[in-house]
Amino acid sequence: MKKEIEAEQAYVSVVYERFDALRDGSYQHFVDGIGAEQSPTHQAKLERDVAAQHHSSRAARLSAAEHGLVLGRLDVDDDAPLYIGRAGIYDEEYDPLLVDWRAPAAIPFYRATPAERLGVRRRRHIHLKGRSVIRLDDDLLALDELGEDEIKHLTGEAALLTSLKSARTGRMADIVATIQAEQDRVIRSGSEGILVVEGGPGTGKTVVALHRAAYLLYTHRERLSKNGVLVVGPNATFVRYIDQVLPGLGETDVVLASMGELYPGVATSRPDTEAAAVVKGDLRMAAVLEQAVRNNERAPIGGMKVVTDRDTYVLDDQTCRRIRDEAQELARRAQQPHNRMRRFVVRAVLEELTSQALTAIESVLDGVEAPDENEDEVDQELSGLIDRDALHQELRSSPGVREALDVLWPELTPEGLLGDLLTDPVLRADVAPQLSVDERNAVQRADRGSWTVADVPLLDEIATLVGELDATLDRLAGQRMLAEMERSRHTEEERQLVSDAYDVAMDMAIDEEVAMPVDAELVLSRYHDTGPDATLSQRARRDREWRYGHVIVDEAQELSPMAWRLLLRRCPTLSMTVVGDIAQTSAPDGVTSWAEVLDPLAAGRWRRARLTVNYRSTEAIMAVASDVLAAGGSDGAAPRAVREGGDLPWSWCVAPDQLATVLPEIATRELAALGEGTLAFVVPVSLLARSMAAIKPYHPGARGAGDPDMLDAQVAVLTSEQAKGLEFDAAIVVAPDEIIADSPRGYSDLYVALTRPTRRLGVVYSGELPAGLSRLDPVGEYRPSA
Ligand SMILES: Nc1ncnc2c1ncn2[C@@H]1O[C@H](COP(=O)(O)OP(=O)(O)OP(=O)(O)O)[C@@H](O)[C@H]1O
Repeated sequence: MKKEIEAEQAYVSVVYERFDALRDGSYQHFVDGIGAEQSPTHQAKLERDVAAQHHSSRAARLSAAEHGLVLGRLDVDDDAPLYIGRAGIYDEEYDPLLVDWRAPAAIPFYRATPAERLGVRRRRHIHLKGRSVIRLDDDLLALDELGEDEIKHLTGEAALLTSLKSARTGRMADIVATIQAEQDRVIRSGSEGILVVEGGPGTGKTVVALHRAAYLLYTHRERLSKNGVLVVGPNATFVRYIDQVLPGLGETDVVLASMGELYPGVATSRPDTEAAAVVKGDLRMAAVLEQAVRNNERAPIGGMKVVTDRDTYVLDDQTCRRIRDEAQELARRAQQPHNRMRRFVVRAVLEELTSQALTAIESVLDGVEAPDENEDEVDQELSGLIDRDALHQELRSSPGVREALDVLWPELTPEGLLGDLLTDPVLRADVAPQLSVDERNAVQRADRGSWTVADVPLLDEIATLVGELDATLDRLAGQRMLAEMERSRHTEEERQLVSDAYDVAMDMAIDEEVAMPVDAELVLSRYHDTGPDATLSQRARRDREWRYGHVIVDEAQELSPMAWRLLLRRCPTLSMTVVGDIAQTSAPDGVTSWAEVLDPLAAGRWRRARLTVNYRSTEAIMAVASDVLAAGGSDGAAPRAVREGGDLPWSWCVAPDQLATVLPEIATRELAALGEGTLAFVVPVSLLARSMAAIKPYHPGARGAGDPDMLDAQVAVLTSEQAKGLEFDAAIVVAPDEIIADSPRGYSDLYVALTRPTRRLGVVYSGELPAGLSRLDPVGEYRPSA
């Protein structure tokens, strides 16, 4: 083996040498690009910027691949061996030294098995430390050379098991070295339509979805690097948990966000009651919001008076109705949002008032007798008086006319309208007759101050119905933006460009009553095409109307129907990967059937794939989880664990008042048993504060879900909902009976809690153990020491 390692080392060294040369070359191109003399023409400048950008992203992608660059080697039947790596590397003659793991030629590295070996004789995993080869793991696939036992092997089993047994760091790592065949099929599945990836806990749904993003960006770079990929996770902690994976694979044209972050400019700091969240997520809210907007398109009964300095006019109810109906009909036909139609209403009202003013002037003129000698002069004066345009202008700037317009067709902001709806029960009764009184009451709040996660899809829905922000807000945003630019490091030329765009927008806003938001970075990025100041993900993140090339949704079983509508708006092409497990649904309005959610939204355009093997937990842990799944009445089975055996999961019965106080001692013992790794206490909501208070004095590094350092802590204290999607080396589930009792989907929450650990599982309870946990070992070693 020593000789083999030496031979592989020689190859790996050649690959690294070439890698260094390419990366340095790309970097140099980039430096040359930005350092080039200022070009006189815009075109040349644009080309230079694009080239510099290209070289800079290539250099960044190569740098990300440096660690563990070479993944392995394939020996095939009739050809030279093929080396697979994190990036494609060619020698000077353009012959491949290393094939990118995402290239079609790399497929057999992940899919070949002894039963279907795809021309592969041997697959070799090459383990590197720095740039040195430290170990080789071989799978011999040629059947005539293998025994029956080996034929059943998983792909790259030795490498896989080494990877699975390693202690967790608190951050998800990539799995390019050990992707399994069923996972590889999901990763490389075509980009069109919605792909639903189902699978039990620990089957790699999240990690596979992220590798799929990397694969799609590699395969469709041209298209996706313009629009980017959006990855949506259930909460900010989860997003932090996965945020290293794609940059680690060299992919940065990706926006990672939780649902609460998908409406730019709004932070979701407020909690919702369960009942409120259910109502807000209900599909009926789409019609309620639509009605709330229509409520602001008015034709007052009895018409209205418009008082100006010149005169008092009357818009009778027939005129008001005609203007409103025409505006609504036009909006429907031209698919225009509410605020866009204000200019139509402004024009119609001004036409009407101008006609009334002219009629009034003409009736005055009819009675005027001009003295003969001044006839011409007086005629001129009078014709000046009836200048239609001047009258128009005069009426437009009259406060009385503006007030009337604000009654007939006010400009709306999503925040204003939703604030009204949530704080005003009378308004709700008016626009939401389809909701029951209890449902309408459930969403009532006293103030408008802040927003909840369930408000985000509603704000977004309203934003679609009303269109851009009104001119006043734009003016403020524009001023803020200009001030910001003054402080930032933009060149004089760039500042001028944005300032010009801002002026044009303001002129249009004043002339046409059209709202025109100006985003400095957008203006500059159009100018530069790919400005170095704003990356694609920065620009996409702050643009509500950004349309992504592909959207990945994790823990998708938790999404409400209104949240689905928001996500589909972000990706009208429906190129999406949706990852979830219905057995883990805890949200009361979450998914219970994919068909029920997706058929109404994308009939015939979605398909399923299933992952069946658990890579996270040991066989012993999954046996307990399986029993609980059955006890909770689920017809599905828990996935089979790839890691055989494992420490016996234990239970410990304590007095009710000891449920929190025994935790510090358990933490000490579990950490000792782990040696290295992370520990989580998964507790019912009612015990969260008490558990943390009990543990902290003994383990000051312990952290809760709200703490940004939680993922790096050795001990975490969480609820089942907060733990969803995360994993730890050991998990202690506290008071399982309360976890079950806390929610209508309590057994799903317990299932989630039990499937978090990789190595060790314990349950602390008082009274009776709930059904499904009888397999646990009631161990004596956890008796209190005092
Ligand atoms: N092929 C693989 N090689 C190495 N590790 C893997 C492989 N597949 C999955 N894993 C590991 O298994 C663990 C579980 O993966 P992941 O979190 O993606 O599962 P999941 O299906 O999303 O789970 P959950 O439903 O509980 O959120 C992770 O640590 C992941 O890195």
